[in-house]
Amino acid sequence: MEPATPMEISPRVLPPSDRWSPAPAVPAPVCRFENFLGAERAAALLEYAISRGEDFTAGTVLDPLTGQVSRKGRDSLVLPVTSRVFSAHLADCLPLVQEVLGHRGSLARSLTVLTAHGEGGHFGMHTDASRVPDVATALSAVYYLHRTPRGFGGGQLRLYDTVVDEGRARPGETYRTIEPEHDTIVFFPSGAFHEVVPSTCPSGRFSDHRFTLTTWISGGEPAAAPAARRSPVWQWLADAAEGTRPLHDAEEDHDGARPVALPPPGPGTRRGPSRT
Ligand SMILES: O=C(O)CCC(=O)C(=O)O
Ligand SMILES: [Fe+2]
Repeated sequence: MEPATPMEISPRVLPPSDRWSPAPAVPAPVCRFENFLGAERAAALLEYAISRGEDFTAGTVLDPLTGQVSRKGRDSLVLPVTSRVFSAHLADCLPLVQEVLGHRGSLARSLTVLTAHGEGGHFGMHTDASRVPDVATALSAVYYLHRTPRGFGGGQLRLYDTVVDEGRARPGETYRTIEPEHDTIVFFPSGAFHEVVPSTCPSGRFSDHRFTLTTWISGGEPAAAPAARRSPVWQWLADAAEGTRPLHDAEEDHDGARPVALPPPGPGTRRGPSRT
């Protein structure tokens, strides 16, 4: 059969306009790994989280304007932790993650908490500006853990798009959904607006909660990644997140997490496909 000749769509059907809306909704860059720690380590970490059930406390949020710490918009349990092995594994993955996310600049330190979400657990739309010295250059990483079969419902992570409208960036209403699957991790810019939708936990047992090891990774100094070196998407995210930056420097993390230095990438460092 002869291929059809393309027909011009008449301007009577599709008239030109001088008022096109040039406001794209730009997805936040994200990098996801499956089997991040491997079955044995993931199972051990899950058992550890469950065994510390009594030590979790209610997670908090920080009001950027007043500096007030509260539980507004959040129902999560948190437990600050550190792990040299987890940090070293993160550090080995960062060169590849930075390539995928289009992140430039050095990353030097991280803060980590274990979290648990049960019946009604949620975390309203926010950026992670209160966790890092410079939200424009920091990365957030969320590693998920749960029992099999999964004892909770819901609890998806929504990563909101950024709308660029008349030269201004703002969080959009559209989003990508990340399923909190056991032994997976997602990395995304800390300035990206995100939300944990409500979870259910029919058994009510702590062991059936949705667990995470959540880490915020930042550069040594805000000046380490000057704005001029940022990719446009990172710049738009930074602009949209500006109003969420705390006005006052906090002495300590509002959930009690402590910064630790990231080790330099080791021999296990992952990189993208080589361009030879
Ligand atoms: O648990 C998640 O999926 C995300 C958690 C989060 O956004 C946070 O702790 O800041
Ligand atoms: Fe967050």
